[in-house]
Amino acid sequence: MTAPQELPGWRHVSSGKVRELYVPAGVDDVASASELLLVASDRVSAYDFALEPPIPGKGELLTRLSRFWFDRIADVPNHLVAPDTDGTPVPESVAARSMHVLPLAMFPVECVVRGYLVGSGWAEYRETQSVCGVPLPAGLSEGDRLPEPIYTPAYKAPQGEHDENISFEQTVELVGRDDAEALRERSLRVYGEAAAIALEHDVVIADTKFEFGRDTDGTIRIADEVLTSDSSRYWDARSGNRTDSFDKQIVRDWLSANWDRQGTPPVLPQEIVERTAARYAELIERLGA
Ligand SMILES: Nc1ncnc(-c2cnn(Cc3cccc(F)c3)c2)c1Cl
Repeated sequence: MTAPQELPGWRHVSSGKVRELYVPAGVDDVASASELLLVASDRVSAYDFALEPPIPGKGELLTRLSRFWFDRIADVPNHLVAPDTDGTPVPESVAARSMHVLPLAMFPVECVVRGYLVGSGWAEYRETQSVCGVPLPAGLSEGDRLPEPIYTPAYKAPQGEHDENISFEQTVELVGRDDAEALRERSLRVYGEAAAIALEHDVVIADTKFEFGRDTDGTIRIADEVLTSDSSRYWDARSGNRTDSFDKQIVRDWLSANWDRQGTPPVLPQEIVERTAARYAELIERLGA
């Protein structure tokens, strides 16, 4: 992977698979920063690999998705720095694909909400007729909408490791009962509101993963990326293959036909890159984001 971009006024401190985290130059680390910059790259990841080449425009389109949802989640404060705040200027070169945010004391909980039975949830349901310990009615099929969205938190593993599903009671042990209930209530409410808005545009948000943190005043804020197609499963309700990923299915289908899952994935052909970029643009256009 290429070295993270140097940004005037900022110092790179952390890389995700497809994102970079910066603190103002001269600041030691996230804990002592008064502002952060989250920069979304154009990289796309699949099967835990950052694929090559990048998808032109992906970083900007996913940043627009987060901003679109932050604007519509009025009843939960978020981590965005107000635009008029004077802080470290955001370099023009990354402004459209970055978020200027408040540093929060992040909860070590991945707040996963599932509205549909798919992926690891479907496999577990077939064995136990439950998902992450939440009992479900019999007779559900893969891709079915659940009677009610369920909260299935995970313990936030160190960078690069897989998160570990935990019960709600285990989140109580991690963060205390009041905060555990606050995270669950906000996660279910925000998912419910966003999933309903998306459905009005024939877009299904099958599941999502929120992160929350507490600011210096003690306010719980929704943080990180929110309801992007990297942190959520987005489906096209108008598509015949309903549970296909809105934006990643083209890449997944090409990889399964051209890669045996041994070693690193092959470079994506230009036609796949172009079709995928068009799907990201279509998702934004469909939602009106
Ligand atoms: N508002 C916040 N306050 C404190 N910490 C974070 C925070 C830390 N890590 N991550 C995830 C991540 C890792 C690598 C690159 C990325 F762009 C993002 C988010 C945030 Cl968003």
